Formats: sequence, C-alpha cells, structure tokens
Amino acid sequence: MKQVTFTLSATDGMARRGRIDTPRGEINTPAFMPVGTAGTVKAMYPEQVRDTGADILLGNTYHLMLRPGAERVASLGGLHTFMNWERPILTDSGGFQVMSLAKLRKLTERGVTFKSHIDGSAYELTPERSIEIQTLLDSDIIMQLDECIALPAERKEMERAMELSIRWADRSKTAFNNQQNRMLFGIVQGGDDAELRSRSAAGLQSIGFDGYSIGGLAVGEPQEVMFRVLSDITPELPADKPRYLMGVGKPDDILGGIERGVDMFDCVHPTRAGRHGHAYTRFGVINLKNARHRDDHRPLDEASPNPNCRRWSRAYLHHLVKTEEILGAMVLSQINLAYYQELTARARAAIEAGRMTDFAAETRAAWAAGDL
Ligand SMILES: Nc1nc(=O)c2cc3nc(NCCN4CCCCC4)[nH]c3cc2[nH]1
Repeated sequence: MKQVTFTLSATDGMARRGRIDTPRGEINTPAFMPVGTAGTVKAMYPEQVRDTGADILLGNTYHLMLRPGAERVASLGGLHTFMNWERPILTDSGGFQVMSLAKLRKLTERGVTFKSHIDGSAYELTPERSIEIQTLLDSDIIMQLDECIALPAERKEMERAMELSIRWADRSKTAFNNQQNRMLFGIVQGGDDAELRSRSAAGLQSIGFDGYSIGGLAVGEPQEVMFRVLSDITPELPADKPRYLMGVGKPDDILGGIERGVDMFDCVHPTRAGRHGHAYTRFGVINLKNARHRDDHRPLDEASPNPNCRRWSRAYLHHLVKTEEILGAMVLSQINLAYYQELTARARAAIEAGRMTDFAAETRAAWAAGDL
C-alpha cells in the first residue's frame, strides 16, 4: 500500500491546491522547495527553514555521491538523520548536475561517466545507480535519471535526448522496484517542441509514475517560451498526480507556473540572491548593495509578517552586505525563503477561495508599483 499519496483539494482555472501525504509529514501544494544541495540549505539552520513555512527541501544526488558519498550517508542513518531535517526530502537524480558541473563527461545508452569537479575522481551514473543512491539517501520523492539539454537546440538533438530519457525512465522504474515508502517521478523532456513534449508525456504515462516533473526548462529560454511549454503540457499530464517544474524560479516564474497547473517548484535563487545582497519583498527585489540605502533608516517592510523584515534598517542590511558579514547572508537567505513561502501560501489560499486571478493581478501590481 503506497505510503506517499497526492490529494487534489481545489482548482481555480488551471491552478491546483493539493497535498502530498508522506510518512514524514505533509507537503502543501503549490509548494516551493528550498534547495539543500549538499545536505544543507546554505546559511540556514534546518528549524529556520521549517519556520519559513517549508514542508520539504531538495537534495542533490550529484553533490552527495561525491561528498560524503551515498553509502556513507546511509551508514549514518540516511540524509534526514544526517542533516537533522525530519520532514520530506526530494532528491534530483544527478543528470542535470553532471552536465552542468562535472568534467570530462561521456554519455552513452548505459548512462553517464564523468570526473568529479572537486577532485577529478571518476564516476558513473546510470538509471539504476541513481535510484540506488536516492534510496540510500532515504529520499521521500526521487527522480528518474534523464538527459536535459540547453535551449535553443536542434530538433534532432531535442528528440534524441527525449527518447533516451524515456528509455532511462523505464529502467529507473524497474530499478525502483515499486517501493511503497517513497515516490518516483518521471521527467518530461522535449525542449520547446510541443510534439516532442507530447510524446514524452505519453511515453512516461505508459510506464506509469507517482508524479511528473517538467524538465528541460529554466535552461536559458525566455520566460514566454517556458510558459508556452507549460500551458501546452500540463493538460496532457494526469490530474491526480503532482507536477514539478524543476529549477524554477523567480517569484514571477512561480506565479506563472501556478497559473499553468504546476504544483511544485525548487530553485537556488532565493538563497543565492540573498548571499548576493538581493532581498525579495512584496514590492519586488531590492538590491541592498546599492549605495542609496546607506542612510535609509526604514526597515525593509514594516508590514511584513516576517520579523526580520522589520527589525533592522535598510542601512544596516546595506552595511552587512557591503562588508560581506556572514549575518548578511543569513538574514537575506531567511528573508527570501520566507517571502517565497508567503507567496505560495497566499496562492494556496487564493485557489481555495477561487480568487487566483485577483491574487495574481494584485501580486503583479505590487511588484510593478515597487516602493523599493
Ligand atoms: N533531473 C533534472 N532534469 C531536468 O531537466 C532539470 C532541468 C532544470 N532546469 C534547472 N534550472 C536551474 C536554473 N537555475 C536558476 C537559478 C540560478 C542557477 C540555475 N534546474 C534543473 C534541474 C533538472 N533536473
């Protein structure tokens, strides 16, 4: 009996409100998943991540297989125990990170071989090994191994990678061996070609997965291309399974994704932008490196529910960023993650109330008005 299940509770247009129930707790959707690449959400204590409202965080097969090693994490009790985060974890399968980080990569029908970007040691990742690693990590939602190509790309190349990913999806499903205590997601590929995307979605559904990721996006294409692909493909995915848009995104990407039927998102952006002095607020993003803040005694947002947006002046936050003080990265990471969770929490409430259109309009208006 599957111990990880998805329940859809409300829809408003294409937008959906749902919940994934897992043995480690529930995931309210639409959900934003903070990225904890190497077993930590950078500059954040795990309980702080939870306090921002996050139900689930993301880990990466690629990083953890290199350091400290999947077998070592398993011998230490699994990733939840290792990092002291007892709620759900989703792990990516490693293919994307190999192509974007590793050296001397060689991709064949069998899988991908590569040299570590850290110390040059040699590794192989196959659909079977990726499933084994994610199971050793004891991840709650795991991904098939796939091939993601950058856009723009030739159609033949998009077709080749999409067809390989379907064959790897089948091998991943076999290796998964119908485990009942975690979900396995297939990953839709096909670049920006509607016909290839349809073939990928159909191919994955004939294999059968617990959820469907939309991969191959946020790889350099314009936002309108991403949105067109989403509008075309979400209606072709099963309504009763979660849909996860990988690597997305900025707040306006997430709002547009929710409006087009996406349930789950992940992105390094809020934490990475925080470490670079950018603060996300209801009014949009504020670059606190800018000298115009150095005498500004106003708090970031005195109406924010987040105390960290009220307790310091913009001048102080500017000072922390300019001096590259560690507290700057800590505070802005927390502020940005809390904003992303506030955005998705308000989206869930709007869908439940049937006012997603108004919510989206009000949110975009506040971003445009930008009292930065
Ligand atoms: N297994 C897998 N398959 C994908 O097609 C995929 C596609 C992805 N697209 C992104 N984009 C990340 C964009 N990110 C934005 C903020 C700065 C760093 C890069 N991450 C992805 C991860 C992915 N993982």
